[in-house]
Amino acid sequence: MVIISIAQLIVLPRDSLSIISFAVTMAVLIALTLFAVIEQVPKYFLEGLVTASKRMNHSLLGRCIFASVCTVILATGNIVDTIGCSQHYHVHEVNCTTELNMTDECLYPSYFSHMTVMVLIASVVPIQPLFVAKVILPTIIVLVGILVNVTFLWDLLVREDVVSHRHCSSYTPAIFALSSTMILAHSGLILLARVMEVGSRVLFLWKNEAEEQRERACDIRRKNEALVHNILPPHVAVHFLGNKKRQHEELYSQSYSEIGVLFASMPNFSDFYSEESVNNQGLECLRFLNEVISDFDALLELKKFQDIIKIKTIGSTYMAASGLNPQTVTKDDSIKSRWLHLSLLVEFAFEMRKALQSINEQSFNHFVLKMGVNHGPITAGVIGARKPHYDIWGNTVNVASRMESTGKAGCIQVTEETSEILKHFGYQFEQRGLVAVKGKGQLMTYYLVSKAGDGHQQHVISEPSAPSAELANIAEEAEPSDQSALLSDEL
Ligand SMILES: Nc1ncnc2c1ncn2[C@@H]1O[C@H](COP(=O)(O)OP(=O)(O)OP(=O)(O)O)[C@@H](O)[C@H]1O
Repeated sequence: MVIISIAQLIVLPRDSLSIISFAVTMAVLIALTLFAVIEQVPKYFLEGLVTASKRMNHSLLGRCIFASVCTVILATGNIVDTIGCSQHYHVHEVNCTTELNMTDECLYPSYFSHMTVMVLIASVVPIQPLFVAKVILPTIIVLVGILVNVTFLWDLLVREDVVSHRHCSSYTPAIFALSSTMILAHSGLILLARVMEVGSRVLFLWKNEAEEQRERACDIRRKNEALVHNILPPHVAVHFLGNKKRQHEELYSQSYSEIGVLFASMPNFSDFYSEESVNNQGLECLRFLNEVISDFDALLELKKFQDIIKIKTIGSTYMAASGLNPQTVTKDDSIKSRWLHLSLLVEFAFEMRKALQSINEQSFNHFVLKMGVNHGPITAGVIGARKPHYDIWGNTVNVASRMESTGKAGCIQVTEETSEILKHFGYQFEQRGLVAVKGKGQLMTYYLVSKAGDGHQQHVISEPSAPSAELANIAEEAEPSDQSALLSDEL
């Protein structure tokens, strides 16, 4: 706009038509440019204008119309200036000796053809308009330019020829030279527009493909993260996903001093499981077990059980632990806050029993849970490069497992130390007696009976107990060392 303004000031006659044409063209172009950029500074403009600007900038047709209107305004301004300029020249005889009369206005009529070429460039360069618009509009501009030259500027161009080629040697008349310039510029620019359009289409396709690939990669990453979060506890998953410098074979392990461990099994499930055609070669039994375990898993989704972590299932045995999340370690040293997670683990055990009870009611089964809980130090770690598995090890885990295996169907068996801690939370126990635990000798154990102050007392032992045949099975399943303890207890 600045260049056009300077050129107009130097070349054009300063009459009212030129000034009005210049002012109107400039005002409209400035208004259109402003309209196009309103979207970038929305707070200074009316909402309707901002919306219209957005709509235009984001639609191909809108951008095409915008660029075409700008081109038409520039071309029209140029034609008006050309006609206005031609009015200032009074035809008189010109020959090789004609001197340039500086009082004449419109001394450089070829300027308008050069200006037409500038308008052509302006109409072709923007990437946005459609190729068709880039061809049709410039063609019309060139045809009109040639027509105006022939109709209004013929004499003026002849005079310019004579004045600039004083010796009258052979030369190409300006009218032809300028028309050829316009046609050649037009052809070259159309070729350039075509190349640019093909380039921008290829770029667009590449951009789309890159975007699709990026989305696919994000999707795969999201799925991988969800998988890792499903396989590993949240704090371990964060460690693996966040630690990019981690060596592939680096072992993750963590020692804990105060952890609760729960084993819960369905002792009569092995009787129920059979591979016969009536239950689709055992598939129905597995479907049932899957339903039970999924219901137990669903309990862990509850907010109050968010610090309980499922370790694994071993057959029909469900293994869980509490106090593993380092973020929930409390600074309060009281027993109640240190072992809150252990009481939640017991709450979880009760909820598991309720869940199984409700499945029993729906499926007319009589499954019961045999559970064991223990607390103490453990070591946790992730084992394996493929199918990595988070597990916990230590004496605490072994004893918790023994509490379950030597326990009674429908009961939660705990060690004496665990019962001492849980008493702080209002749980009441019934002494079971000494139980022989491999590697530990005779351990005094307790059955959890109820929780004091609970609206509905949870009488653990009064839950549906296993039939005597089941107890015999359980006794058979237990290790020899456990069997003596179990049978003496039953007697
Ligand atoms: N991380 C664990 N996951 C599952 N079960 C475990 C885990 N750690 C220990 N156990 C179980 O605890 C029980 C007691 O383990 P312990 O090391 O005392 O004896 P063991 O000699 O390994 O057992 P067994 O006599 O049954 O072979 C075992 O039955 C074992 O399966």
